[in-house]
Amino acid sequence: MASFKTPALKNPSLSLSSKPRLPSAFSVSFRDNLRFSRPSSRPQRRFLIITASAASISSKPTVLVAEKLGEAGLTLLKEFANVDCSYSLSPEELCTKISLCDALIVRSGTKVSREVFESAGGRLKVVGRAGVGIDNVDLAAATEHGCLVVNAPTANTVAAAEHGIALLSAMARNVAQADASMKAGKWQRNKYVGVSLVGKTLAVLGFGKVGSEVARRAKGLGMHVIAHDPYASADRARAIGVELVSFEEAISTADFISLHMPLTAATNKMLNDETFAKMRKGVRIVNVARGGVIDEDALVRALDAGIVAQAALDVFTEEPPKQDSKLVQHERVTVTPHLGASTIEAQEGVAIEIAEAVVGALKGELAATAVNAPMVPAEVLIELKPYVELAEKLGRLAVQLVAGVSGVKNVKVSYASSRAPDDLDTRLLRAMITKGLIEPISSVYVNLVNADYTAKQRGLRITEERIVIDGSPECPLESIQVQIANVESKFAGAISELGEIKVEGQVKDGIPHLTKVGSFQVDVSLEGSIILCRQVDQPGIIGKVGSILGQENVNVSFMSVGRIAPRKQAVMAIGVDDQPSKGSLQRIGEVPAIEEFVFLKL
Ligand SMILES: NC(=O)c1ccc[n+]([C@@H]2O[C@H](COP(=O)([O-])OP(=O)(O)OC[C@H]3O[C@@H](n4cnc5c(N)ncnc54)[C@H](O)[C@@H]3O)[C@@H](O)[C@H]2O)c1
Ligand SMILES: O=C(O)[C@H](O)COP(=O)(O)O
Repeated sequence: MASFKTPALKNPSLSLSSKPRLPSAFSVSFRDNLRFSRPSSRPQRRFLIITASAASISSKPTVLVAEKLGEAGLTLLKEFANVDCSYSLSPEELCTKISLCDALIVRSGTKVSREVFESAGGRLKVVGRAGVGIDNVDLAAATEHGCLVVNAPTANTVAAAEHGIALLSAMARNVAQADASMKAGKWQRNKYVGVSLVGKTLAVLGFGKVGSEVARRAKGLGMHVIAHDPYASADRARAIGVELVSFEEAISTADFISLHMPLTAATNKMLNDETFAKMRKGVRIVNVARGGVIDEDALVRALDAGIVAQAALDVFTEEPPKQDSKLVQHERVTVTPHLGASTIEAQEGVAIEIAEAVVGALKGELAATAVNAPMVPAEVLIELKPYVELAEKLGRLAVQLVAGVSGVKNVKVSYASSRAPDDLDTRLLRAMITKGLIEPISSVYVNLVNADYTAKQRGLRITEERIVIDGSPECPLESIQVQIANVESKFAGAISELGEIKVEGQVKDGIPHLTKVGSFQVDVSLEGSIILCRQVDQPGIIGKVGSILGQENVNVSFMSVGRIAPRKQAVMAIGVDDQPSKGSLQRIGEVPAIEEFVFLKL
């Protein structure tokens, strides 16, 4: 029978009386029938050897490192776990191995798909993404399988920004093309005349960690830097001399565009035929974010049409891209194989950041960089479940009502409840409102673990207020109200008497409902999506809007009109199961009495 050394006792000075301080979940079971490698006369210097049958109670967790990780991180991991470094596994091999692992560490090259979680048989406790983007991890599946996902969001920021600047400069001066030409035996000085950066306008799209570092560096190169990020703070931009502008202004005035937003449903193919057509002829584009934010076929068309003079790309929709990819092969495109985070320094930093996060998570500690898995006692979760859903949806609705580039900074949440303040734990609700406010606009995944940290990092201040009402304490909450101060709204009807965006909701028969928008009472269940219309109250409007939606087979789940007084201003809330086409929304907007409308995704 094979025997295993428990590495926790690798230090020969350890004796049975000096047990290693392992966390309880992984502590060694010291049993009488264990065999030792040295005679029992010298117990103080014994190595512990356990038999294969006892190996099932082995103390150390197993961490599978599926992509190359810096040595410093591996060292940290090895102090705590058995580490299996198996690079370049096929998806099938990964699925086979995973059932023997407690943690998995990957970079962007490994798809951690639903099949991986299904194959884990419940053993996998944490997935560590050694980097920022977690678009290669199926988070929904991770959460469903109770697996925590953590990332390393800060250690590669500078490396990515430096690579962005390297691509910007190399592209402007044709470095890669000229290098290839010389290596082919040519000397083409006239062909590779470049363009200067100084005095040119650079539009940074996505003014987060990497985007702001790129902006800072581009200012140092004498560029005029503008940025578009619907959720960035204008103060932070001003502090480094960058003006926040609208998307349209950014793309139409820039000589250079550098992309730094996460890949989300909203940013997918954000640069496409329509947006290329609005750009200055001869614009140059750098992408070190994610390939998917550009429609790559449209970029080839824009290059061929001369709209885009050059592009420099580190990331691709499919990685690696096909060898005959028109984009990669294009003469005026400079490419690198996703090297943004690949500096010695960044990889060491990322390795330490992720190793600490994974070890902490295996110890059961709350991880600041956790991206999923709320940790709440089951009984609290059951009671609060519908309110949790309500909280997240109110956050989502409120943030989608914000217009402009000023950024959401101050959010006030009011809970109306008949319970004593200390008898209602609002941490989970606050976390879910934060999740609703941040997730639609960011690559950050918010849960109970990281909500406050994430809000703080983004300069988002959430204050809570308890309104004690009469009623049965059986019901934890009567209503939740979310107010966003100091912002403009894309739907004036959502602005309260105090000038803040206001939405309020209740749980009715277990289902979250939107019950107030601005000063208007409505009642629409928060399922599917919602169209809000502000109109002059008069007969026939409900019918007109209903028939526009009906003609397109869009199912209306709820419709409710709240008005100040008959024939005065009213807000109509329409719950729809399906997304109406742009054309239908336009037709709704054209109904004469309708003054404004907005479509909100839940
Ligand atoms: N090439 C690489 O190796 C490499 C290295 C690091 C990061 N990245 C990628 O760069 C991107 C940015 O990383 P980060 O660390 O700066 O993330 P971050 O979360 O700090 O910043 C992203 C910013 O994008 C903004 N944003 C969201 N939606 C937007 C929209 N529709 N338009 C404009 N801005 C929008 C967010 O508000 C946020 O400020 C991510 O996609 C990340 O995966 C790539
Ligand atoms: O999102 C990231 O952190 C970067 O894209 C880096 O990815 P990598 O770890 O595969 O280099």
